[in-house]
Amino acid sequence: METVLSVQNLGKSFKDKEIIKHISFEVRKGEIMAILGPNGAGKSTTIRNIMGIMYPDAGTIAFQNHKEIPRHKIGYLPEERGLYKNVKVMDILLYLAELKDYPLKKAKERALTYLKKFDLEGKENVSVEELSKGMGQKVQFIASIIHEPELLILDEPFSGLDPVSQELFKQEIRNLAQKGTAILLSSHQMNLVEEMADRLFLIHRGQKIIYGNMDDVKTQYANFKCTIRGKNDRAVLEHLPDVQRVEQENDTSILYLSKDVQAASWLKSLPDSLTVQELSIDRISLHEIFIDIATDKNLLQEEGVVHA
Ligand SMILES: Nc1ncnc2c1ncn2[C@@H]1O[C@H](COP(=O)(O)OP(=O)(O)OP(=O)(O)O)[C@@H](O)[C@H]1O
Repeated sequence: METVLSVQNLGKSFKDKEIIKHISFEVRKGEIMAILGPNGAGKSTTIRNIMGIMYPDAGTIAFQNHKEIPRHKIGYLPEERGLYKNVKVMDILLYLAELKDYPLKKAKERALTYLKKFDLEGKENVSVEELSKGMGQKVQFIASIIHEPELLILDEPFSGLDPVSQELFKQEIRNLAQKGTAILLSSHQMNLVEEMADRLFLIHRGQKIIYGNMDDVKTQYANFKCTIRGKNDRAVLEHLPDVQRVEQENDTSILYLSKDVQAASWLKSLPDSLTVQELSIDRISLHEIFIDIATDKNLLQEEGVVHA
């Protein structure tokens, strides 16, 4: 698939502190690429460099067929929400479309279509300050796509949305990708990322930890875990074959198993002496992979990094 945005070896320091280093990834036409990482990992710094809001100390940011950052081809929903307060909804949408050199008539048609889609029909002459937080966020989302961008950057688009609005956003983001928009999505909602993203880039302390297809990442990192309810000695569990780590709370133990374990044969290897009231075996979720990294439990080793 065509590459729309290519980030190579990006580096940025504030004073003497290196905030991001050697960041390289691509965003391709029609895909949803997630950029993930704990608070302070460097996601927004990466995005701000792509947007030209700040300048990198090292590396390159290249857009397909453009020498400079083509602002009118990019849509951006920043993490900081806020539109001019004392302006009518339609006026702000048309003003922002005009800033991107987008034809006014088309912008108006698109604005009305999207307002309807996002349950804001009839709100075009309402002042922005009269909107609820979620409504304001919908208007800001519409503003980021009104000019049909080739690349759409969404920084925490789901935060503060009710489940119905979240669903609307999800559907629209998917629609846009299907129509060919390249989407860079930053979100802390791992379940949504797991559901929506084609590929992901996971950053921690300004550096790459994982970069690859969602399916490959899951195959490579989503090892099995076995949850046993029943009173058992931690040391006994830790010495069972292929157990990497044990977490215990009250009478429930979670055994994190090593990669490539065959679930059925591993279960057969359990000793009769174990106390088992209940037992389940599942793959760990992206959420748990993320927590492992963010809390430095370090199940992921550098040599295991997946490449796109
Ligand atoms: N203008 C700035 N001056 C100094 N330090 C900064 C500046 N902007 C960001 N930082 C630092 O850079 C690091 C990365 O911040 P960044 O906002 O990129 O993280 P993030 O991954 O987007 O986090 P979050 O999930 O909390 O939004 C943090 O340690 C932050 O304190």
